Order: sequence, then C-alpha cells, then structure tokens
Amino acid sequence: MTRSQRPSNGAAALPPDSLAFAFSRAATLVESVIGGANLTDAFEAMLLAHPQWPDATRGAVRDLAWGTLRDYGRGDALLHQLLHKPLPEAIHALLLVAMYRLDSRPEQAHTAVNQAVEVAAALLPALKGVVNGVLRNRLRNAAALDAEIAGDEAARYRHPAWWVERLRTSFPDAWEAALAAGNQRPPMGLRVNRLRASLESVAGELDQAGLAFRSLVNEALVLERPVAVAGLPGFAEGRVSVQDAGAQWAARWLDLAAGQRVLDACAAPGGKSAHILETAAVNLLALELDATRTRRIEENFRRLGVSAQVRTADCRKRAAWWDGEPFDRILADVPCSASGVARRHPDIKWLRRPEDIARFAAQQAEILDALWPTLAAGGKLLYVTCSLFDEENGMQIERFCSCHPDALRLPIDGQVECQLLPNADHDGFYYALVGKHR
Ligand SMILES: C[S@@+](CC[C@H](N)C(=O)[O-])C[C@H]1O[C@@H](n2cnc3c(N)ncnc32)[C@H](O)[C@@H]1O
Repeated sequence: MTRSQRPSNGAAALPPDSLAFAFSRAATLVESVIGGANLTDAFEAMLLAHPQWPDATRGAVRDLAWGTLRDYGRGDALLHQLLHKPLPEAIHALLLVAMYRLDSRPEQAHTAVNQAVEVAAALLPALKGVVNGVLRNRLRNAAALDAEIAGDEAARYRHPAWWVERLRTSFPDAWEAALAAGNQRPPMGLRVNRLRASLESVAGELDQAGLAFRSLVNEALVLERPVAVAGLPGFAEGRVSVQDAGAQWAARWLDLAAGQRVLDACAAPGGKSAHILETAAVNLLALELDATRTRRIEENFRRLGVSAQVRTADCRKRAAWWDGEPFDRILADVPCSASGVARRHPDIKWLRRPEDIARFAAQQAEILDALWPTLAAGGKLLYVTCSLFDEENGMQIERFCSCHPDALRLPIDGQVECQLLPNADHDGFYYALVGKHR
C-alpha cells in the first residue's frame, strides 16, 4: 500500500448518527472477518470500545455487517467483475457493505453511494473517485452484471460452492429452500418457563406489549418481528427465555421424569439445560469446557429460578468429573460446524473450510465414546447438532452404533432421526436418540 492509500483515522470524524458512520464501522467488521476474525467477537470488542454509541448506531452497524456477510458470495462475485486491480482491504470491505445496501434498499441508492464516497474521503481521499465510479457502475450496469455472475454458485446461493454441493447431495428435494432460508434474518423463538408462567399468561403479556407471535406444535413461540431482549415482557423475571424453536425439542425427546439423573455434557449457555429443569424435577449435572461460558449457565439458571450442579470440565475426561453413578438420560449437544445456524453467524459460511467438518466429526466421536459408559442400562442418550452435514449427523450416529453393540437406535416422533432444516420457524438441527440395552 502506498502512503496515499493507507487508511487515515478520518472515519472517526463522521457524524455518529450518519449512514456513512455505520458504513465505516460495518466495513471494519467485514474486513476483520475476511481476515479470519469471528464476527460476534469483533462486534462485541467494538461495542466495548465505544460504550457511548446509541442503540440506533449499534443496530445500524450490526444490520449492515451481518447482511453484507450473509450476501458475501454475491458481493464478492460482483466486485470481481467491477474491479480491475485489488484495492486496499478497508476500501474493498466498504464497497461490499455499500453494495449490500444498494441491493437491500434500492430506493435509497443515491444516498448510499454518496455516503460511501464520504467514508472513502475520510479514510483514503485518493480513492473516493474509485468508490464513486465502482458503485455508479454497479447501478448503471445492474442487469448485465447480474447476468455475468448468474453461473457462479457462491453468488447465486450466497453460500460457498462446497457447502451448496453437500446440501444438494443430502437433500435433493429441499436444498434450495434450506439455502434460501439460511440467507434470511433468523426468527426469534421464545420458551415459556412453566415453573413461573403458562403459555396463556405469556401470550397475554406479548399481546399487551403489542408483540405479534405464532405458537408452534412444541409450544415454542415465534415473534413475527424480533425485538431487543430488554423489550421482552417477563424476560428479566424469568418467565420467558429466548431460544430457537428447533432447540426446544431436546427436553421433550429426552423423555424426562422426576428423580432421574441427567447429564448435559456440553451445556453452555444453558438453554437446553434450563428447559430440562423447567420440564421435570430431575437431578442435573451440567458440564462445560469453557469457564467463561460456564458462568453464563449459572446466570441463566439464576434468572429462571432453577438449580443444578454446574461444572467446568472436559466431558471426554471422565475421571475428572464422573462419580461412577450412571445417568438415566444424557444430552450430548456437541460442538459442530454450526451450519444450521449460519444465518445468525454469517461469518461461519466464509470461514469454515470443507476439511473442518472431519475435524468436528472426530471431536464428536470422542465425546460420544467417552460419555457412553456413563449411561445406565435402559437409559437414553440424545445426540444433537446444529449442523446440516451428514458427517456430523447420520454418519456419526451410524459409526457410533456400529462400534457399540449395546447401543440401540430409538425412534424420534416415529422417525429414525430428525433433521430440521432452517425455515421461517426455526434453525437447522439434527437429533438422534440412542438407548442402551438392559
Ligand atoms: C452447541 S453448544 C451447547 C449449547 C447448549 N446445549 C444450549 O442449548 O445452550 C456446545 C458447547 O459445548 C462446549 N464444549 C465443547 N467441547 C466440550 C467438551 N469436550 N466438554 C464439555 N463441553 C464442551 C462448547 O464450549 C459449547 O459451549
């Protein structure tokens, strides 16, 4: 980068309530993710450094960064057509954000171009003409450019080509709908804490607050429009929690009864553990590898008025946490590719590599094999991922059952297994239930 191409700190001088300011901050996040950073961590660090930002600024930066990264496959392909030589990373990221805005708010196209040029003027004045030219070119030649990238799968489906191929193979009738749903903003699911409220009373509170919702068969509620948690009636008092509707099957399918010994082996932030405790008076041990995340389980339990033994431990190292008493139920909600929740974490789509999936699968196999001896004869283990990839799901459980002759596949809702694909109601999850022979 030459001296005139080095970003100045001029973006700090942009008015904080302007679209230009939101563009510049969203572009910083996008640039970090392209460089390999985790989007949520980068955003949290940004907010920590700028506690004075009003909610509207935080929201605008978040919407632009998340939206740009959901659409990154398309933006990247378009820039490939529009640029003749590489630009500094900050300007490249700014163009991606501005192009996302052009697509999502076409009625404000000219404002978007002007605001992006202002950011460039503040960052790298020598390149403001380039930013202006690229964006105007995009607007002028929209149809031709769209035709040019029509054959590019990552652009068309806004997911990496290898990801598209895996879904096409696994779900010949549903892959396109799953990818399309994966590009939408995620729904906001709610769980009612039956120890403190009824479905009817929470429905009444939501009505009173003017929050429209729908109820699903598993008694999860889905808001028609997501709101900030602070604006959710009953949240602070522990009557209601935010939990995706797809995650609310775990407590049901575990077939819980009072007095059972239950293990949640990978528990943080504690959503499914809390649901278990709200469902039946069981004796629960919640394990979590990461001590910071263990604290989130404890905070959630306090808010909801439930209690259990919570420990920071690696569930694969049994000697460190198991007292030798078998469990009647085990929930193994294992770490995974998170490909079923990529619309909540769009950086995942672009940071994961195909070879990462085998690494997750190996880790999941280790966890399953380590937990199996702790399950009582006649007990049940529910295996859960938020993945759409067979290696982490059906293939994993088939491998497990073929290695453990005392393992027996049990039906879930009359099916061998349950693969939920992302849709308007819930994220993507996989469930399999395994029993142990008596
Ligand atoms: C999918 S998340 C669990 C979500 C949680 N069950 C819920 O519903 O709120 C997986 C969790 O497992 C933890 N984890 C990963 N490896 C682990 C291990 N070997 N032992 C215990 N926890 C582990 C991760 O830190 C992460 O918090």
